[in-house]
Amino acid sequence: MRPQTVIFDLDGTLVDSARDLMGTLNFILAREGTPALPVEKAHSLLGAGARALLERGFAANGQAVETARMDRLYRDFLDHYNEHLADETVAFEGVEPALVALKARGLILGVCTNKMTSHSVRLLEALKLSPYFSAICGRDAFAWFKPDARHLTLSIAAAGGDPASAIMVGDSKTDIDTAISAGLPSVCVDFGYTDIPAVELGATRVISHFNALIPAIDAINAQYAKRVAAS
Ligand SMILES: O=C(O)COP(=O)(O)O
Ligand SMILES: [Mg+2]
Repeated sequence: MRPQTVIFDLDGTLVDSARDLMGTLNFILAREGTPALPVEKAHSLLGAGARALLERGFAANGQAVETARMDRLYRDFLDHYNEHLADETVAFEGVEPALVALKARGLILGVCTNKMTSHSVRLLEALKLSPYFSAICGRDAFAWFKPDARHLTLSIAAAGGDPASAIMVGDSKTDIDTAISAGLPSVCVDFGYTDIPAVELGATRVISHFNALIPAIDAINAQYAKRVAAS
């Protein structure tokens, strides 16, 4: 039996990246003569990747952007963000000790994010967290991305894990819907980027700090073991 795999979302789960993402959004908005948005807006704008962030950013200012212009703005967004992705972004409190403890238990860890893979790798390298992960799979890693379950199942496979016992850890409806459609249990952090309260997303467990992650995983394993035993 392969070791259990834990797959993490990135923005709003492992890292507090709202300032740098909103900073790049505001750089593009300002350049296009559109008002800036406060960083608090990140909760309703993030979670579906950079293109959705841009579209939602313009929509929040009552503007629809036609496809060709959006294609250009999206490229500019990615270029600008590439230079600023670790300016103010930090790991949430307790992330590294939790990763150390999970690795000490022999678990396989991976990342499944709607951020671009290159940005995700560079950010995790800048924060010195990349060595913990066997795979870092962004929106462009496969032909499908969250909430499509295949983004998650292919990330588990890329990490060398077994989907039968894997767990997803995320912060948004996108993550929990992905886990549900992959038939996997999930842990939702309640400090990420979502307008919908974490407890309403349908996750198996909700945590408010990374020091609660291992107890949550233990509880999920006990619950699932009971299910298996009862069937
Ligand atoms: O930043 C986003 O919009 C998505 O990124 P996430 O999938 O890591 O949350
Ligand atoms: Mg997220």
